Amino acid sequence: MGTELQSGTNRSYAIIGTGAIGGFYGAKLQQAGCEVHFLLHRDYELVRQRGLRVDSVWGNFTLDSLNVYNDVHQMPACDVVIVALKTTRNSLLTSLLPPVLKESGAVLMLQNGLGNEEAIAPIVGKTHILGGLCFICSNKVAEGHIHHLDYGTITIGEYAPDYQPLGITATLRDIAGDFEIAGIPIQFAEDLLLARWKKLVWNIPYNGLSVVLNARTDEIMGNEYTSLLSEQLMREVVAVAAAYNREIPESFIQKMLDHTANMKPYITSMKLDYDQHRSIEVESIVGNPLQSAIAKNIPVPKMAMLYAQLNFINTQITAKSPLSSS
Ligand SMILES: NC(=O)C1=CN([C@@H]2O[C@H](COP(=O)(O)OP(=O)(O)OC[C@H]3O[C@@H](n4cnc5c(N)ncnc54)[C@H](OP(=O)(O)O)[C@@H]3O)[C@@H](O)[C@H]2O)C=CC1
Ligand SMILES: CC(C)(CO)C(=O)C(=O)O
Repeated sequence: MGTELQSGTNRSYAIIGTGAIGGFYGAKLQQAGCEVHFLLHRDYELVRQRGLRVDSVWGNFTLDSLNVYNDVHQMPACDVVIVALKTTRNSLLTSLLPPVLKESGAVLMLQNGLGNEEAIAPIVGKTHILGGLCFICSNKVAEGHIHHLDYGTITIGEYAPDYQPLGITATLRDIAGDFEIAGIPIQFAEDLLLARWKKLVWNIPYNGLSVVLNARTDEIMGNEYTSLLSEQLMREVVAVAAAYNREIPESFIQKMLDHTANMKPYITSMKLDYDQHRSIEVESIVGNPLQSAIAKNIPVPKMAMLYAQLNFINTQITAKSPLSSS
């Protein structure tokens, strides 16, 4: 592992991907007094002039004065780099990460799916790599405007090669401390891979089916066939996780089904991308788990069919709107 992270509470943060997740958590960190540097994309000019607006169930606020950039080479190297791009953009990280990351720094991947940490390991060398699972409903509703609708907890774990569990490390505690000062609830994952598989128990059925069925979560759960399909997909995910020695109890499936049946009607982040003709996170959320199943000869017919359908849809989005993945 790399050298120790900057001590104390004066760590600097770079946000790569100032959208629903990066914009919200980055703004909360800045509001709490952390030094934060935001990489913007299409709304760089607007945010530079008017600031970043956050409408949140935790309280609305606008950051009028913030460090914004549209080029990583203008950004200072930071102690912690938060990656909150859609995973469809992760190929950009080869060029985006090195300029903004201190040698003794850490990268926190706030993204859904599987394999995101492993993919950046060759880029960041011995730097600490952390994964974060966001349990939040947040949308970027307009340029420079984030709407945080519900929840907000992040589960964080540290990555080691082959996803060996590392327990709760000093780096995790340091970064969690900053988030907690910012009012962001943090849970520790002693085993990042287990945490990722548990999140996929929800994301594979609901993100995937929301696009294929063109439906909200309440609509999926309100139909006996599609609620059963969700459960069957969850069972497949649990079976693949078990093949990697990650045990997810049977009770977890029922908990996720009950939770979803009882939650407010929700449009998943994949469905929002689909509705806006942006490429969808099919590889990280369904493709990589499917490859994991194939590697261990675990039969996952429902997941394979879901992947084929999403891959088809994604290919069509990209063909009709070539800028969807720029
Ligand atoms: N939103 C949610 O509630 C949840 C999201 N997640 C996960 O979090 C991750 C991030 O999702 P989310 O925040 O919703 O996504 P968003 O699309 O809201 O944010 C992604 C941001 O990345 C920016 N971006 C795109 N390309 C570039 C580039 N070349 N350089 C710099 N910035 C760029 C986009 O800017 P622009 O718009 O200008 O292109 C956008 O602001 C995903 O993996 C998602 O699955 C997990 C749980 C919940
Ligand atoms: C589970 C959820 C809703 C975040 O809490 C999500 O990951 C998503 O919409 O992609």
